[in-house]
Order: sequence, then C-alpha cells, then structure tokens
Amino acid sequence: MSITIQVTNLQQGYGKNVVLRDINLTVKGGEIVGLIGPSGAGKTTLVSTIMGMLKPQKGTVTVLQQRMPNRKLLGKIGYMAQTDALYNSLTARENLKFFGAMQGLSVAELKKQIPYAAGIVNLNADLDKYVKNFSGGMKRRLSLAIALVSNPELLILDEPTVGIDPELRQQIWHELQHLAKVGKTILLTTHVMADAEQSDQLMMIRNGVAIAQGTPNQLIRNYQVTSVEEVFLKAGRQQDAHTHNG
Ligand SMILES: Nc1ncnc2c1ncn2[C@@H]1O[C@H](COP(=O)(O)OP(=O)(O)OP(=O)(O)O)[C@@H](O)[C@H]1O
Repeated sequence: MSITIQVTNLQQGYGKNVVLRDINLTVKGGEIVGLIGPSGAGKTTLVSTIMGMLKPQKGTVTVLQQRMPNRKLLGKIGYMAQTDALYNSLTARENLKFFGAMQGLSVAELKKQIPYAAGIVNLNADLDKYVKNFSGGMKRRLSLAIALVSNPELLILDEPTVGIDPELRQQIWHELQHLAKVGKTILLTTHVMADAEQSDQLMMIRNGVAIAQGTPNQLIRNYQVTSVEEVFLKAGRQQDAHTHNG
C-alpha cells in the first residue's frame, strides 16, 4: 500500500514557542490514524502542518508524494476544522454547493455528491434549512459532510465527533471504516477513547512529543493494560517520571 502521509523529524511551533518536537508518522493509504492527547498537546498544530497551513520549523511533511505546504494538494484533502467555518446565512445545501465547487466539483457531480455526503451525517431532511438555525451538533455534521463532499483521497478531521450523539457517531464510524476499505486515508484528532479504539493506528501526543504509537492492540499489549485509556495514562506517567528524573 502506498504512503499517503510521511512526517519526518518535525519540529513545529509559533514563533519562538516550540509546540511539537521530533514527530515521525507514516500513514499508509486506506489507514485510519487517530491522534490523541490532552488539550494543548499540539494535535491541531500537527494536522495544520500536514494540511500545509503551517510551514515546518524543522523536518519535512509529505502528502500524496508531494512536499508540503503545497496549495495544489488542497483539492485532494477533505478537511474538517475544529471550529465550524460555515456560512450561517446560507442553507446547508448552499454551503455544500459552495465548498464543493471550491473543491472543483461540477454541477453534475454536486448533484450526486451532496445527497451522499448529507446522508452519511443524517442531514438530508435539513438540507434546505438555514445554518443559523442549526444546533451545534448539526453544524459539526454539516462540516463533516463538507469534508466528504468532494470524495477526497485523504480526510483530515479535527475532533469530528464532538457534539454528535452515540447513535450517529456509530453511523459515522461505519462510513469511515467503509471509506478506508475502499482506499481513503483518514487522519483524525480526538479526546474520545471510543474513537481512538476504532482507529487502525494511534499516536498519543503529550507536551509536544509522541509518547506512544502503534495499533490499539499493540499498545494495550506493550503497556500491559486493558484499554487504550489506560495506555494513555500509563504513557503519561512514564513521561512525567522521565522528565523529573532527567
Ligand atoms: N496560532 C497560534 N499562535 C500561537 N500559539 C498557538 C497557536 N495555535 C496554538 N497555539 C499553542 O500551541 C499549543 C498546541 O495547541 P493545539 O491547538 O495544537 O493543541 P491541541 O492538542 O489541538 O489542543 P485541543 O485538544 O484543545 O484542540 C498550545 O499551547 C496553544 O496555545
């Protein structure tokens, strides 16, 4: 399977503030990779760098064999940001049309893709409602539909399940697993352990470094615990002990 994302010895930050240190990540086509870590750990900074919105301070990022940042690749990446960037004065359908057209979809493609993307997040019945009347969860769902509408090779989802009820979360996961099976690559950040457990590969980030990496089962075995949550807690304690001793 080809490599979709390659991050090598990445250091990233804002001005003199270094947020990520020595991050290495390889994501193969068709894989679902979860980034987990406490608030402020650097997950959004990492996905923004992979998207090419930030230039690495040190190290390299390659996406679909192209060195990032690279504006030409943006059309191939479906991105769901942490804060919903939606037009409140437009309907959900108009938002999907606008963002789909920006991604290069033709009128005929939009006609086919809008019901598909809205269907995944259960929004077909609300397509002609104004976004200003949407609940927080509906806005998250519309943002996810926008990420999916152009049928991109790579999906980057920053906390996609925040504000989404358990039933719909399961439905979304079902679709993400299906998309991965047909070769799409998915990188997501999450605080939700149930999401982490569904990922093929996990990277746990804490204080700007990767403290644990592997498949959920590998991590559970290596740390001799029974859940991903316990892996995270144990890896965190080990990082603290190491920092205090070092
Ligand atoms: N635009 C910015 N300018 C300066 N500092 C920033 C900026 N964005 C993030 N930071 C800082 O970088 C660090 C990592 O933030 P980041 O948003 O990547 O964390 P996160 O793991 O995504 O957190 P959360 O789970 O809360 O979204 C934080 O200390 C934050 O204050």
